[in-house]
Amino acid sequence: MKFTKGHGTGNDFVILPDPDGALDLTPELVAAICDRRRGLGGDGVLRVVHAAKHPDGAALAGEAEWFMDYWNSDGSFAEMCGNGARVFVRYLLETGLATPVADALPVATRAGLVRARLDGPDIAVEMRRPRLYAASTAALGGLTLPGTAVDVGNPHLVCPLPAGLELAGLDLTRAPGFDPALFPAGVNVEFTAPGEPLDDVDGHVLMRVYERGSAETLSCGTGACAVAAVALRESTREVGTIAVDVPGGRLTVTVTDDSCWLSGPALLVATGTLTLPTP
Ligand SMILES: N[C@@H](CCC[C@H](N)C(=O)O)C(=O)O
Repeated sequence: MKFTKGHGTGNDFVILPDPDGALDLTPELVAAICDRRRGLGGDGVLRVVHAAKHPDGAALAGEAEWFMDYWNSDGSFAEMCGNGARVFVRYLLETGLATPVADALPVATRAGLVRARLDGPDIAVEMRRPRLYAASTAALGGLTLPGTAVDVGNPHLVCPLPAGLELAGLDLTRAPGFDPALFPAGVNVEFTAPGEPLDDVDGHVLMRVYERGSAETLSCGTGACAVAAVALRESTREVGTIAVDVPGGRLTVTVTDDSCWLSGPALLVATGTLTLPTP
């Protein structure tokens, strides 16, 4: 089977073209492909399938030709992946499966339709406006850190670090604890600290993330959107642009009255033939 490897600010994906939805993709197979020693390695898998040919995409087939079938590296599904969507669109454009359009390119996802456009050398996707809906806490290394629950299509818990704690000092080799009653399907946990003031944006935040289903990653696009929405609320703004620095680079998030644009680099780095590993 042909594959392409790509990443957005270090959040890396194995892209599997499967236009007719013929591939029997199982959680075990996804986990084997994403294994960094025995497989190709990746934070997740992006299957490229005609929306009409996938049960989760069919309802949007009239609006988008392609469905992003996103899987986490442990073989679980997620509703949405912001960096994945940007890399998915890069793949569609570079392979000629879609052409750059003046208007935004629609892509079907489990969280509904997203729209993408070129942003200079980068790719930007428009997703739903993050919804801040509860106060909660994350448990990490004996600490209980207050945070805000945010829905970006998938669940997030954004925890600004108190003074005296440094992002670099956090041990994210283990999953942070969270309230399973508030997050029955698990949650992505972002830890943040203020960044230096920057020109041309309304705020600058540093972030590390522990992703549901993929452990610590170098970047999380939906996580950056959640972090930006919390940063805007803390500065008593409803809308604005926030630069979010992740270990893998910089994402720029613009929250508007009714949506959220996520922009940053999205690159394809390899293509090849995958001998499907036996789990
Ligand atoms: N890295 C992604 C988010 C992937 C899904 C997440 N792990 C979940 O289970 O919700 C992004 O860029 O948004």
